Amino acid sequence: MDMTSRMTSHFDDAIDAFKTSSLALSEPLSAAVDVLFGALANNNKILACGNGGSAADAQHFIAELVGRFERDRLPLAGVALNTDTSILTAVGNDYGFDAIFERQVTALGQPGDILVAISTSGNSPNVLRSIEAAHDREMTVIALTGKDGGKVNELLSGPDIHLCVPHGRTMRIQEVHIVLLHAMCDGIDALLLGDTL
Ligand SMILES: O=C(CO)[C@@H](O)[C@H](O)[C@H](O)[C@H](O)COP(=O)(O)O
Ligand SMILES: [Zn+2]
Repeated sequence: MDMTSRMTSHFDDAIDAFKTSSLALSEPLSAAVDVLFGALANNNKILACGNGGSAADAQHFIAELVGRFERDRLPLAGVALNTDTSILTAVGNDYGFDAIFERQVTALGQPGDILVAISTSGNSPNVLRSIEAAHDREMTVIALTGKDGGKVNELLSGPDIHLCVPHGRTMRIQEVHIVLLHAMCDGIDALLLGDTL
């Protein structure tokens, strides 16, 4: 395959991933917007975490809540748990890397808060432990995963929402995840400000 064809195949594969995700996830994504909006309207907050590209996604999402998305509005309460290098190095060094998110959820989480847990494999131990800590804090979890959802499947229950991208490649899953996160920002703004753009 020549390089141009290889590049074109990325667009083609991404289009397929978006189409299958649209069919599988539009309904649970709408439910996720309701859960997020309900928490924020009740003065609860959103915590988000992930590793690598998903860490970037978590902080991107929280920046759009605390700052703004497309329209001016009041700041919304959220914290990305993968951004504070002092916490990450201290907790990682003293308690282990698998505890870096769990410890912060335990410190910050209150009943009614939401954890947005992002893992393309659904198997990262630090993300799995953050979900367990969220449940201990009576928080609802919105999990963004891919592939077969991994071990996240075994942890979610009750009002939790699982947005599992039906694709096998990490990069494609991440590309859909950012659409899911932007769509959530748009949905929250539509409920807050009306549905005009
Ligand atoms: O962005 C990428 C690959 O596209 C990587 O940085 C990737 O996020 C890292 O390998 C993560 O550690 C993968 O973790 P996870 O998505 O399986 O939880
Ligand atoms: Zn990536």
